[in-house]
Amino acid sequence: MENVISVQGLAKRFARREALRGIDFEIPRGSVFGVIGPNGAGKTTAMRCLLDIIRPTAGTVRVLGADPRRAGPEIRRRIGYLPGELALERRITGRRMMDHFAAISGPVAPGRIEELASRLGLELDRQSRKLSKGNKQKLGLVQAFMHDPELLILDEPTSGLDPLMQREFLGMVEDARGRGQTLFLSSHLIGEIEQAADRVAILRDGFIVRTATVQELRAGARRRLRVLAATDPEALAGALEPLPGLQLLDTERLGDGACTLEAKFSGEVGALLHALAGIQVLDLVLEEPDLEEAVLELYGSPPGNGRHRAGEPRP
Ligand SMILES: Nc1ncnc2c1ncn2[C@@H]1O[C@H](COP(=O)(O)OP(=O)(O)OP(=O)(O)O)[C@@H](O)[C@H]1O
Repeated sequence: MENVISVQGLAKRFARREALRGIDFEIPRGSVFGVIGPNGAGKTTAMRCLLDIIRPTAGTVRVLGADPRRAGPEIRRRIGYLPGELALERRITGRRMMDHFAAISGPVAPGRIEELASRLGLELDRQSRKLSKGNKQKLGLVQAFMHDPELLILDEPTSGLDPLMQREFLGMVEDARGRGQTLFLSSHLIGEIEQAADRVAILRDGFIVRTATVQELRAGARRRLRVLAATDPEALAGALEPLPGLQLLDTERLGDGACTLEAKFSGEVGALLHALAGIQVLDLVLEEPDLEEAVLELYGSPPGNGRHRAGEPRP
């Protein structure tokens, strides 16, 4: 499938700070790609390099088949961009501002601005200085989506939106994907984009530590396990402890020959059931994986598919 974005070895150094240390990723046409990372990880820097707002120190970047440094302004019409902080002229209304953006990035279909504004519950006739943080964000979203661009690059799109509007935004992403548009989103929290993104890159300190589908992240995430069994704690722990991905937390002997066991488990469910085959299990709870926790653990892990080479010091 054609890649709308293709990035190899992208590095960006600001005076004393290496914001990106050589990252690789590809975004196929019609897909939704999310980049997750803590403050300062390099998300905004990566997006700005794609848009030629800043120039990479090293690496190759292709956006819509072109090198952004040479593409010229016409490529910007094919892209919708929501910056982390939208610079708004304070005294003019949202409607005038959208007309101004439409003149730059248009054409915009008649009624499209109003349709998006009403979907997000945004008043277009208020001066931007009177808008709340969430409403400014909505204005930014309208200007990014209004010309139905082939590619949407959205820096923390759900920031400042209440849960209802976050859901509305996810609907807009779904509609855009349905029309074959490609989306590149960033967030601090996997929970904000896990429903929207096909694939997610986890960025930490300028490196991609992992790229995976949300399902893959979920499959590798630790889940809390509780077992109630008609046996003694030693027998139950002895059956489960050798399981790959099992971390024993606690066992408790109950009266009448039963016991409970608590553990964290990130292994295969089939292997768990197999290990329990010889045990008289009275009850078993395997909770939904905590994706947020899995991502937080990855923030602390060494780079997985960055440009790190054996023998080089880790950041
Ligand atoms: N213009 C700049 N000059 C100097 N340093 C910069 C500049 N822009 C970004 N940085 C630094 O590069 C690093 C990456 O910043 P970036 O804004 O890309 O991170 P981010 O992942 O988007 O963070 P956040 O979630 O806080 O927005 C940070 O340490 C930041 O201070």
